[in-house]
Amino acid sequence: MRKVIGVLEGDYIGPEIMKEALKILHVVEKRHHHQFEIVPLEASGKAFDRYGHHLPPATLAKAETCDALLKGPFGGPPEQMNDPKWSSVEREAILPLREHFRLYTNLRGIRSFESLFHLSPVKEHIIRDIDVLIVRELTSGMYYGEKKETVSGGERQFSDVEAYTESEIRKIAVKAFEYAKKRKKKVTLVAKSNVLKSSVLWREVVNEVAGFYPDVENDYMHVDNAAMQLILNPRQFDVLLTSNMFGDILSDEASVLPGSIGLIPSASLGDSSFGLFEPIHGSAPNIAGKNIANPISAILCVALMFTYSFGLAAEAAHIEKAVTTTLHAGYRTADLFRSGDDPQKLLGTSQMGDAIARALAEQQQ
Ligand SMILES: NC(=O)C1=CN([C@@H]2O[C@H](COP(=O)(O)OP(=O)(O)OC[C@H]3O[C@@H](n4cnc5c(N)ncnc54)[C@H](O)[C@@H]3O)[C@@H](O)[C@H]2O)C=CC1
Ligand SMILES: CC(C)CC(=O)C(=O)O
Ligand SMILES: [Mg+2]
Repeated sequence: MRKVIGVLEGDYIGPEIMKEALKILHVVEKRHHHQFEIVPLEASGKAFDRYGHHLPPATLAKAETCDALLKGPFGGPPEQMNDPKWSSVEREAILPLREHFRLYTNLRGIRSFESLFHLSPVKEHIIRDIDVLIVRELTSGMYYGEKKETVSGGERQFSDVEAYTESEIRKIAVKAFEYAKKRKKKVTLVAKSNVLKSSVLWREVVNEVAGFYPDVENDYMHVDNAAMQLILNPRQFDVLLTSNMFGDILSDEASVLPGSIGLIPSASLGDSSFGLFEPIHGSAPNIAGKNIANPISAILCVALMFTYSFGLAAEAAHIEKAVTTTLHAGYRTADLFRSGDDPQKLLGTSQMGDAIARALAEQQQ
């Protein structure tokens, strides 16, 4: 198979983890005789330094020629919110990129790894065998809603509007029910319909859509309760359907169940096979440049790209198995390392990439 893959390496730990994702991509390419053409795409911090623009038009034009995009996290240290290089990268690069390609479905799967049960802050009997798929609406809601800055009585008021249309909700609800149909057949809509009008619309439209899926259980939970239930009893969930912001928040929360946010990839999809694949976490400036970031989130993005954009299920399964085998053998990056673990098996970012590449190469054909 021949595919063109646009790579946006991202900021801070972005280049470090993306290098490992490409390492794994090339192992698969060689082993299965595929041809993956890599197109580097300039965006975010480095593009701002060079062009004064976080997402130059030339980057979007090149991205349009690709079959899929692999993206590292964009953004700077949260405390540098007044530096023009970092103050608007999310609004000028991440959100427009998702919107440009109409990637309204964001999939964030949370599964636990048996060899990491002990490092979750949540007890093993609670996290054993969790398999939650967060289906997050990605191109509307408060992140894209009207923003206003007004002054009244000498006091500033800033606002962000949470607005959804019926068709936006219907499209993502259909996706959630379709995924649930192939899984444990349960969709839990998470919203706040006891307070928010937009959530009332979510409930009404999701109930309509559910009528077309009699075999799928249609459940509802207020978001505050869902945040608690995710920790108390995550196994009750199959597909969690959420608005843009609630899915963003709940997925970071859910990442503590398997043990680290550095393990979780995501797929952003529209109505075609084109997709954007990026870790759920940010650019982690606090650990950048030290070769200690966990590259597994980025490596598993390659597996998601194979599954959702290229239809290469076997290749995806090989990558997932190589990650599991490597963790099972005791290898750890710093975020997964606890006292009592074998210090000989504490690996840097690139060494973890090497270990997974080795496990992949050693798998029986
Ligand atoms: N899709 C994207 O490009 C996203 C970008 N961001 C941006 O990233 C920047 C930093 O955001 P933060 O709020 O600090 O969140 P963050 O996700 O970058 O970091 C949160 C914590 O998780 C740790 N962490 C994250 N990824 C890790 C990995 N692979 N291995 C080990 N530890 C890891 C960090 O060290 C930190 O302690 C901000 O500018 C934010 O806007 C945040 C989320 C998504
Ligand atoms: C940085 C934001 C635009 C979104 C975010 O945190 C995410 O998609 O995980
Ligand atoms: Mg987030």
